[in-house]
Amino acid sequence: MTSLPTAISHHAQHQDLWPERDEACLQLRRNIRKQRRALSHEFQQQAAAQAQQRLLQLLDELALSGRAVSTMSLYFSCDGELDTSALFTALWQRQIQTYLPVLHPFSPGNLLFLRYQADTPMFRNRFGIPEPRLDVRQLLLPSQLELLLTPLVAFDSKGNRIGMGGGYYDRTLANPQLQALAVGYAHDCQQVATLPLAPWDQQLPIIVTPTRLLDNRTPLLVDC
Ligand SMILES: Nc1nc2c(c(=O)[nH]1)N(C=O)[C@@H](CNc1ccc(C(=O)N[C@@H](CCC(=O)O)C(=O)O)cc1)CN2
Ligand SMILES: Nc1ncnc2c1ncn2[C@@H]1O[C@H](COP(=O)(O)OP(=O)(O)OP(=O)(O)O)[C@@H](O)[C@H]1O
Repeated sequence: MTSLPTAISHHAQHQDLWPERDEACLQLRRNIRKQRRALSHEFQQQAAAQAQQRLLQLLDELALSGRAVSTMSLYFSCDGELDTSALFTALWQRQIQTYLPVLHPFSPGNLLFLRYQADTPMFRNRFGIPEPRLDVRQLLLPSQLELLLTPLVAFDSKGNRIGMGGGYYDRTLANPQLQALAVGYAHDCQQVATLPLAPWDQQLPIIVTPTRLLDNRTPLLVDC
């Protein structure tokens, strides 16, 4: 039997691993999305109120340490995601400008961030999620975003995440222009012990749930 050159056999071995990861991801997504969709309206309302309190507390702490947030992006909740609807109003009361992700019209897999106010004209994207109508005057550069509230399907204690599968937030988080503090926002039931991770998956320094704030920020180096 002739053996393959090492480089090729490694490559083949690598490729064989991807379908397994994809399958594990699909099952995990299906399972967790089903669980969060099954949460009652009352549970969702209480969870949203608790998570909101934690997030506002984080914003207070950032302001106290001289890193006040004035521009942040959220998501328009769907599919049983932790509800953000009351959060918009609370942020507007604090003079924080809110933005929403919009599927890029001609760069597949990428997001744009558009200003969202109470009277912003909205329409549903191809996934059925409401987004602000495309209007360049409402566009924000990724470098101007101070906090990126990140939706997710599953997360682990180290801040790893997997999303709905489009790679949209992975690409956003990998953008070297992005300066924003990335904060995951999810139900406690979305936490898992281990995730089928891919090399492009991005970690979140902070994850807020209704009961906890997971903080994996690297400590600032202090002058000795
Ligand atoms: N609220 C919210 N908005 C968001 C996201 C999110 O996770 N949550 N996204 C985060 O990335 C982006 C949208 N990403 C999405 C990716 C896949 C599917 C989805 O439902 N896929 C179908 C199958 C594919 C299809 O219909 O073409 C499915 O899973 O059933 C939805 C949104 C931008 N906006
Ligand atoms: N930084 C990147 N550059 C190019 N392609 C990427 C990048 N990140 C992810 N992708 C591609 O996006 C696809 C979907 O990735 P994945 O299944 O990890 O999405 P996800 O994390 O669940 O979705 P999302 O980030 O939208 O919530 C993959 O096929 C991957 O190749």
